[in-house]
This record gives sequence, C-alpha cells and structure tokens, in this order.
Amino acid sequence: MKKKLRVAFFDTKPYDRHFFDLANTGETSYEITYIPERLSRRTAHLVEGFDAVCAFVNDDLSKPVLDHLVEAKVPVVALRSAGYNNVDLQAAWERIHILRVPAYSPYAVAEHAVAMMLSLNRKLHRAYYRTRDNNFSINGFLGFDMNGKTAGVIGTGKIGRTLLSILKGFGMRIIAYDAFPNEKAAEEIGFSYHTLEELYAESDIISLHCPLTPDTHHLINHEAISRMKPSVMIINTSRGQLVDTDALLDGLREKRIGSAGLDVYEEEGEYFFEDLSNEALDDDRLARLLTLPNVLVTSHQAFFTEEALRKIASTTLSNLDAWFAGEALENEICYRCNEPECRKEKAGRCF
Ligand SMILES: NC(=O)c1ccc[n+]([C@@H]2O[C@H](COP(=O)([O-])OP(=O)(O)OC[C@H]3O[C@@H](n4cnc5c(N)ncnc54)[C@H](O)[C@@H]3O)[C@@H](O)[C@H]2O)c1
Repeated sequence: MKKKLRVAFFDTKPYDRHFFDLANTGETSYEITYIPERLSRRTAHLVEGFDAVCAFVNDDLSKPVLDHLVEAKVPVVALRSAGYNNVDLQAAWERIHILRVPAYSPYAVAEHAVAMMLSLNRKLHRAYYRTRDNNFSINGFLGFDMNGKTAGVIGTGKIGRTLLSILKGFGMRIIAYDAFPNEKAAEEIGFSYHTLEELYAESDIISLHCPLTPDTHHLINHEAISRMKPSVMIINTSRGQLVDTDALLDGLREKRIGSAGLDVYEEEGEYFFEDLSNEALDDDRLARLLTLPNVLVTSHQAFFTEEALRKIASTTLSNLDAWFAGEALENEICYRCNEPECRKEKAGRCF
C-alpha cells in the first residue's frame, strides 16, 4: 500500500479535527497529526519527518521558524486562513512554498461585523445579563437607527463588499476607501469611494476590512481618531494591528469614540482561542478593554461558521493535492505576487 503523506497541523482545536477529518477522504487522503500547540521557535522541531505543515493565523512563520522548516526539508506550508501577515514571505522565497485559502466565506466575517454593530448599538451584550438578573430596566440602552446613518468601510475586497451590500439593505449611506478601488463593484452595490479623511469625518460606523501590511499597521491611530465623529463606532474583524490599542483606549476614555467591536486584538496571540478563565489576565490593555461597557470583544471568531470551516478544510487539502501532484498552485502566495512579472501568472507557481 502507498505510504500516506504526513501533514503536521499546528494550533488545532476539536473543530479543526472534525472538519478536516470529514474532508480528508479524497484520493490523496493524508496522515494528519493534530498538534494543539502553536507553531513557534519552541515547537518548530515537531515538523521533523513531515511532508507538509498546516498553520493558522497565530502560528509563527517568521524567518527563524521557516529556517527550521527548510532544514527539516518541509517543502510546503498550507495556511488554513486567508490572511498571511504572520508569514515572512521574503524569508520563504525560493525555499518553501506558502499556500492559503483566499476565500472561504465572506458572509461569515461580514455577518459577524454586523452582529457586533447591532449588539453595540442596541446594547444586546448588556441586556442579556440584565434580564437574566431580573433587571428589566432599559436605562442606558438608548441606541440609534442605522437607517439613514453613514457606514464607512475600509477595504472593499470580498468581505468589505459583502458588508457594504448588507448595510445597504439597512438603508445606510455606504461609503468606502480602498488603496485599489473597484469602481465596478461601487456601481453595482451602490457605494462611493472617498479619501480616508472624508471617510473618517463622515462615518457613524467605521469597519475595517483591509489586510495587515506595513501600510495599514496602526491605520487607526491618534491622528485618525481625532478626525472621526465623536460618537463613532469602530469595528475591527480584520487584524488586531490595524488599530493602535493605546490610541483606541485614549479615544474611548476621552469619549471621542462611541463604541468599539473587536474580533481581533493587537496582542491576541497569547490569549485568543484559549480558555484562560482560571487565570488572571496579564495584558493590562486587553483587561481594560474588557471592563468597558461600550466595547465588545470576541476572540477571532468571525470566520467561525459551518460553511466557512467546510470550505477551509476542502481548499486547504486541495491546495496540498495540487502541490503533491506537481500542478499549478492557484492559491500560492509570495512577496512578488503583486508585481506585474508575477511568475505564478505565467508558470503556475511562484518559483
Ligand atoms: N476575523 C476573522 O475571522 C477573519 C477571517 C477572514 C479574514 N479576515 C481578515 O479580513 C481581511 C480582508 O479579507 P478579504 O477576504 O476581504 O480580503 P481581500 O483580499 O478580498 O480584500 C482586501 C481589500 O483590502 C484592500 N487593501 C489593500 N491594501 C489596502 C490599504 N493600504 N488600504 C485600504 N485598503 C487596502 C485591497 O485592495 C482589497 O480590496 C483579511 O486580510 C484578513 O485579515 C479576518
């Protein structure tokens, strides 16, 4: 019998195992080892003897870890995520192939962003606890009609556009900013592009849907916040480091920000996805955010729907199938993918 290819899955939870076991029945089914620990310098030695590594959003794929993977002769990393800001693509170049799941369910993330907006606006996260305590007072729960208000979306890719369509249905005025505007989508959905400055000045709700890059790191900082409407609601379901947490906390303290919904957090790596209910939180900024009634934190769960997990599992495994079959790698990424002479476009692989 042909020996199965071995894949080391890092940072796995029971739901990963469930959906990957369901999907791992194709022609090239793999011998999957589910490792609960994150991939890091400390755990990189576990990759010895594997044919591939599968990693998630908080796994560390910096140069020292990639060096270790290359030494261990692991030729490919399959990310089971869309974002890849945790990978040093330059260090990976011409040494190890990086595959990802570019799209699995834009609805999952966009709908979670809307859930956060509705909860913060109508104080559902607080009402839930009040009524359970037989406290039927509605003092402090005054919200606003979203109808007629302005929503500003930063990043009009798959998720941003899905969100814009949903908010259009609420009767909101929808505006957007993107470094690479998509005028066709703007016309079809009915939103308009503006400068960041205009978007900050005009939006009642601002939702972030751009990737984390050197250009977008701390996009929401003191200066940006100083240009926003005083009661603005900020929603971040994209990546924690888009928001300067100190600036956010100052804005909340000074009442320059009305409310914030955070599915991601700058330093989430140590905390999100883990049950730390028996421990004291040692991150003072996260602890402070969690005390504020107008802040709603969820732990990177926007992607977490049945449909998204099925698609993540099937695409991750078909990316590996394509790699091991020597086929073109549609979902490979490298730091040169945005260049006009991108090799993948011509040869099907980045290098
Ligand atoms: N919370 C979650 O569970 C979760 C799940 C999936 C994705 N995400 C995050 O959502 C982000 C968006 O996902 P997507 O599928 O819509 O990606 P996408 O690639 O389809 O869209 C990203 C958009 O951002 C734009 N962009 C790039 N640089 C920009 C800049 N400097 N300023 C403004 N816009 C810029 C791009 O032009 C593109 O239109 C991902 O990068 C990821 O970080 C979060």
